[in-house]
Amino acid sequence: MTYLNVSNVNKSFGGIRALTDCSFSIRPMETTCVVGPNGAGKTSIFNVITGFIPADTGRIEFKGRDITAESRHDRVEAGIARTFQNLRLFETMTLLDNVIVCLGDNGANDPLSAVFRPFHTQAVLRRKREAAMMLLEQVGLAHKAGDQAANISYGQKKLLCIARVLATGAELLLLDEPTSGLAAAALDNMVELIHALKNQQKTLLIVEHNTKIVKRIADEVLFFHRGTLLAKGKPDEIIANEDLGKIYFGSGA
Ligand SMILES: Nc1ncnc2c1ncn2[C@@H]1O[C@H](COP(=O)(O)OP(=O)(O)OP(=O)(O)O)[C@@H](O)[C@H]1O
Repeated sequence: MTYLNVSNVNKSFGGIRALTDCSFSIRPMETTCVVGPNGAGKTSIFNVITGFIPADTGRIEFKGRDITAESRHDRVEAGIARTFQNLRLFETMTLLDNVIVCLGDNGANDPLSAVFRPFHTQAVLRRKREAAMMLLEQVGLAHKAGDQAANISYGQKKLLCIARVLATGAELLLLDEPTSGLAAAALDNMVELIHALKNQQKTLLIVEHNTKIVKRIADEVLFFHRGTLLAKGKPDEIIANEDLGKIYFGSGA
């Protein structure tokens, strides 16, 4: 059984073809990087896999289950979660609360439960706080748990996004440009975290622009251009390919 299988996906926005007949599969517990120039379709393929936009045609299967028509919520329940290029944090909430809202519900937020089963509700909330703290520790942000998200650095915000995606319990994580905009130290920190996630048997699909980072993290690379999957292979092969290099770095069509 294929882990994630994308078959013949097409997506247009009016006259713009964002994805043309895209087919690929990814293996479990590997890190697959999605690369390609601006407008290649990288975010669109993330959106289609996670249910943020419907494909016009084609099929997405996750662990043998056809999820093509499933809601975003059902896909998260199935084990697929994502981060966004523009982060989408709750800026006025604490880091802890940003993570807690991504944890499963267990009925603790139900007002009837709170009235009729207050001890149960308190116990669930305590467990959620503990779980969220563990995730913040994992990404190196436990010391900031009570700070407002608006008041942490950009690099820390990117780490918080990872804690939030982990809070969903998903096994397949789609990270949209986790290293972009990071200074050297924060970038190394993120690469270490990505390696740690792989060691925890997470499967990672990552949009990454920096070819040096791709070499450090990827088991496999998908190269997109103008909505088409142009090449798939090991990072060294893809990065050393002169034709792809010309497309990527601008001297080719
Ligand atoms: N919601 C939308 N409405 C209209 N066009 C869109 C929409 N989303 C994407 N597109 C178009 O589809 C194409 C692929 O866009 P996409 O964002 O997937 O590319 P990308 O590879 O992620 O680019 P970048 O590296 O710049 O983020 C582009 O031409 C883009 O303008």
